[in-house]
Amino acid sequence: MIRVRDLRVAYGDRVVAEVPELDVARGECVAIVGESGSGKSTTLLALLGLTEGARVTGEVTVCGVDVLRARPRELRAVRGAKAALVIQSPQAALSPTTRLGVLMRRALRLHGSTGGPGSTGGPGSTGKGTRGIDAVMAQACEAVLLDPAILRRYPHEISGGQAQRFAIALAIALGAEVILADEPTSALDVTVQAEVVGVLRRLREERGLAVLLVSHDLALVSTIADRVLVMKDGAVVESGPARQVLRHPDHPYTRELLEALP
Ligand SMILES: Nc1ncnc2c1ncn2[C@@H]1O[C@H](COP(=O)(O)OP(=O)(O)OP(=O)(O)O)[C@@H](O)[C@H]1O
Repeated sequence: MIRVRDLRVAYGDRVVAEVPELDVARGECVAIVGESGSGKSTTLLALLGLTEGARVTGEVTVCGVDVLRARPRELRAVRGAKAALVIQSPQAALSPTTRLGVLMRRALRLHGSTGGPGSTGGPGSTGKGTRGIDAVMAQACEAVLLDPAILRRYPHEISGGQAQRFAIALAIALGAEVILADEPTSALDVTVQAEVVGVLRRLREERGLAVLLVSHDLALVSTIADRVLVMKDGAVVESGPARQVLRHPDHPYTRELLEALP
């Protein structure tokens, strides 16, 4: 689902992220950890071609698309529909005067799933018209353990945890195969964090979603990641199976991060 080789992202003369190798298969969760400014988010954004103004070299393939050489049209098909970005506080990105259901319906239409006459039969389309779309939206909510009644609410009427699960539901409705999550639970309290992580874990097991998670929270990472990449000052200092990296870290920086855990 994700294959990265020799990725290098630079702003001017400064290299801010260098990742020799990163693979995420179907149903797998890989986490990138490291302190603030280590290049985690830059790496994630580069996978969607979203590092504006940066010089990006190497090979990046996401859902079969060669991201660094793709045409804008191909890139648009990957962003949002095939690979969904889940960010720290999605509420800020939601239009405050638009109900969640309207927002989801618009996203489905934008990505070619009108469900009605002339439908292009894109992801999420059932070919059953409006009722088909309604069913897709309701199922997506249920997949993230949200009551579909939430679709009638406005963004300010839902909690941070619900907003995060709604962002994931949106990805599911669009038929996403890959979830790129950037600190998805940092703005949430501990119990709600566990809910969101539980949803991600279930989706990757049941639907085979590939999850790339960026987090500074090693405790959280240990509950979901199969493999871990540790970044420091833009470079990968250690990588391997989560168990090994978190229990028997090789690099002093990883040990430091682990010792800083409460
Ligand atoms: N548009 C940009 N122009 C110049 N430098 C940038 C730009 N975006 C990021 N950087 C720099 O790249 C470095 C890595 O930033 P990045 O956001 O990837 O780190 P991070 O590990 O995700 O940290 P955080 O957890 O705080 O988001 C930082 O030093 C940052 O200042």
